[in-house]
Amino acid sequence: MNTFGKAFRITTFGESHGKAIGVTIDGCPAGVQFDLEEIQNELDRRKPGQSKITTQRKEADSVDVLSGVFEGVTTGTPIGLLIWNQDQRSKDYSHIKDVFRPSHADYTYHAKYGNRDYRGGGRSSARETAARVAGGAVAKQFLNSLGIKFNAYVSEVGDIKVSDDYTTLDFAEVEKNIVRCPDAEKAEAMIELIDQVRKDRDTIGGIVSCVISGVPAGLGEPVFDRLNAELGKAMLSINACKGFEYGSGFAGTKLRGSTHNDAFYADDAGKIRTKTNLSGGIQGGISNGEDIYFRTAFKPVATIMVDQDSIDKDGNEATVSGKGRHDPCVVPRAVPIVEAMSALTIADMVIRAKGNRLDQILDK
Ligand SMILES: Cc1cc2nc3c(=O)[nH]c(=O)nc-3n(C[C@H](O)[C@H](O)[C@H](O)COP(=O)(O)O)c2cc1C
Ligand SMILES: C=C(O[C@@H]1CC(C(=O)O)=C[C@@H](OP(=O)(O)O)[C@H]1O)C(=O)O
Repeated sequence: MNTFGKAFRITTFGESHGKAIGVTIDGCPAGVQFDLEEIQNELDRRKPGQSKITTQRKEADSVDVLSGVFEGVTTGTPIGLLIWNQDQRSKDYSHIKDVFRPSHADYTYHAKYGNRDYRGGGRSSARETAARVAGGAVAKQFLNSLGIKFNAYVSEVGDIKVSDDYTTLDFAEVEKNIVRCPDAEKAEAMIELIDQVRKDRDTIGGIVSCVISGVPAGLGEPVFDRLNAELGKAMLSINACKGFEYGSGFAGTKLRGSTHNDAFYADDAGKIRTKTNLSGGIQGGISNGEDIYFRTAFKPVATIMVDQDSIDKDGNEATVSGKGRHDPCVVPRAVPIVEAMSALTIADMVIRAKGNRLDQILDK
């Protein structure tokens, strides 16, 4: 399937070296303010060629609105957004036409379909995530009007990490450095490390953390479509994402219930709150009104510029080395993608809970 979401749905199309990529958004309520500049801003945060620590493919990722918007607001009909590919360099991939890059999607795509658009990884390229970011930017505009905010940031690259306590971090710092880390000193060290790894013709992994604030209590289902499960699927659907944990996550297994439980209290306005938030804002698959926070692990990029053992499609031994322009580390560009997939997940859950009439959603 090329579709994500049940009630607020996106369908993406296009290949990395094809003519264009794009997204159709179905289920967005009518009457949502549509700020094209803000959508472009999100795409600019993701686009390739943005700094010395990303792939050097130069794409403007300038977005065309094809449908679903009139006089600055959504009309409730499918929203079509299109981005033309402009800087494909397909000759960088001629040598892997019949050979599989270790740990990219080449072999598995071939095993499933029996053919593949090997140019730039085709449909398996993270270029597709531009379409998700465009769709996610619309979801964000809808959710911002409900007071829901998304803050993703790079929390680890290699062994360099920021504080685990996100309340001590300054999210305003994130867009001030090219790695998108809220700690300016750690950001410097991360940039230096990624640059060194790049010079070594190698790649490195990292972690993107995310905080979603302003989510009302009551989103999510008690079984299967638990909000945590929907978020997990959204994150694990991003290229190169290897892990997802929310709230106390794996570290929580080391605690006893007596320290892990989030005690309840009523705040001055009578709202039910918890004193701690090891649950990460979700209990029993349903949001409890506290911040939702989670971490996503990204592997080192598969295409490295050194010889590696491989096999060709006929089973013969082969040697393969990457060519062309690749990310030495995906996390700086994964930040807006994590936010986009979060926004799409929450938008879907809001509409599933409250219907898609904006006046009714705002009243409830
Ligand atoms: C923002 C972003 C940029 C990426 N850039 C590259 C890249 O330049 N070269 C590459 O080989 N993989 C890159 N990847 C990862 C591949 O797309 C991914 O490894 C591939 O689709 C195989 O999927 P898997 O790693 O999830 O198994 C990138 C991923 C993301 C999220
Ligand atoms: C083009 C983008 O990133 C690409 C993601 C990618 C991959 O294998 O995922 C491989 C590279 O493709 P190409 O060789 O065509 O430059 C990256 O540049 C993008 O994110 O827009």
